Amino acid sequence: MRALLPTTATLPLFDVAASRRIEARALVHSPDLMERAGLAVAKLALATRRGDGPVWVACGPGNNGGDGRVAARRLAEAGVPVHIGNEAPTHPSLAIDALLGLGLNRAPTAAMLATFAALQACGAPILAVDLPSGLLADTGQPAGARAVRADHTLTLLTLKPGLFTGEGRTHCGRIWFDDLGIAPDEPATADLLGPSPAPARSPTSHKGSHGQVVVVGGAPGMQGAARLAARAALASGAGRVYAELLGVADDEPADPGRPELMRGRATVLPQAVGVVGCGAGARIADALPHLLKALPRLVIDADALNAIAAEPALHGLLRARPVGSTVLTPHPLEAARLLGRDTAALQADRLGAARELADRLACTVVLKGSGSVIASPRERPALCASGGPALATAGSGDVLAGWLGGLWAQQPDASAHAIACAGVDTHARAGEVPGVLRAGDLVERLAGHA
Ligand SMILES: NC(=O)C1=CN([C@@H]2O[C@H](COP(=O)(O)OP(=O)(O)OC[C@H]3O[C@@H](n4cnc5c(N)ncnc54)[C@H](O)[C@@H]3O)[C@@H](O)[C@H]2O)[C@@H](O)CC1
Repeated sequence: MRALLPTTATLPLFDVAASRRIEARALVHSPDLMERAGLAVAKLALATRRGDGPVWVACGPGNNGGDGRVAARRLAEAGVPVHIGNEAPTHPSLAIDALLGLGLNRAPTAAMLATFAALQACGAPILAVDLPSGLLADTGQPAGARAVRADHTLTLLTLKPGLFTGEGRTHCGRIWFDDLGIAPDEPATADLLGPSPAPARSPTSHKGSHGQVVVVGGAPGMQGAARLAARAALASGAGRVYAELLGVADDEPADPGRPELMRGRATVLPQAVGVVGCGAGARIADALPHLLKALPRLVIDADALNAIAAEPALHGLLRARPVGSTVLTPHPLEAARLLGRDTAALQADRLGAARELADRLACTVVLKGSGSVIASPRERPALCASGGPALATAGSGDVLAGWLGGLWAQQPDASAHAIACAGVDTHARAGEVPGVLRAGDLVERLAGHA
């Protein structure tokens, strides 16, 4: 058993169907899985209980409840007072949520919701078995009005996507993992990203070795977005970074605070990676047909995504681009517009929505938000569990777009999917700070990672 985050390597995720297949095969030669599960829960309970009061174990009707009962027995054997039932004992030292796990298949009943509320109000830390009750393992969304908000979640046998995206992170608390001694024997449903190395720099390299980026955006009043993207591309180590600023006279500097940045035009930089849309306003719609046809690698963000959502003719141009040459970086509202649905419906299945959008537009899609999803046609999707609320700040998306463009400029042979996986995770880790982070400071933190 181990605490999972921050990840130190890429890890496999398995959805409910895959977890059930792995479990069924494992049970043939290891029929004692529930004993192992209950023992792991009891051990973590001993480490996380607060005080000497009884451990309350709330058990549901299926095997999740079975794990809870085994844990209760093990705790009692260790001399710990234990209370099994749907109502809290007096002054519990820990509450174990063993109500619903992988078998959750409908909105919780009123009685179940009442037990959730009692768990939440009992005053003890909550340890969820496998996943917080009421949370769907595939999507990270509550199946009904509420799901348990745990302080710790010990997930068993496999890691499930819903722990890491959507509402998963808010409900799981600290995530622990015990594989019960079983190695997964089928391909993962998705990858949970680990850290990525910075692009290699040869001792004999020069600025021409590290590629070019052109940021197209910065309409009147919105130059900051394009400048943040350009600064992030520069911080990544890109050799030359140009800004095509739609709202700034040609003889003005690209960024008075960053003299390394140059003015430039995408039309005369045919080898540059285009980072398109940051603060671009509506005018980007006119430039997009040319950019989509001319630039070999594109990261498309913000207003350019909205322009594509509004103009179906641009979808055809996107689909006509070579495989692996385009990254879209929508936040949920932008992705919802691109798919023609509302944000709540999109958030209900982030992994599914990102895959659908990637297939529809033949692009790599980075669906931003808690547990960013990276999906590409014919690639296994990835989830990013790094990052935190400090990234919920104006400009952090512009920084991501520029950072991806800068990484790609230095690694022209890398696929859009590989660049997105590497860049999203590094950007998220750089944003792991307590409190508030300004996007400009995020760029400086990223420069430390490059
Ligand atoms: N079988 C084994 O040996 C192992 C089982 N494991 C545990 O088993 C769990 C899966 O067990 P199950 O498949 O029995 O599923 P669960 O125990 O998660 O739930 C299934 C039961 O809950 C009911 N239910 C579903 N949704 C409900 C709702 N909204 N309100 C009220 N009742 C609801 C179902 O009718 C069924 O009776 C895993 O999450 C894990 O905790 C793991 O420990 C691995 C080993």
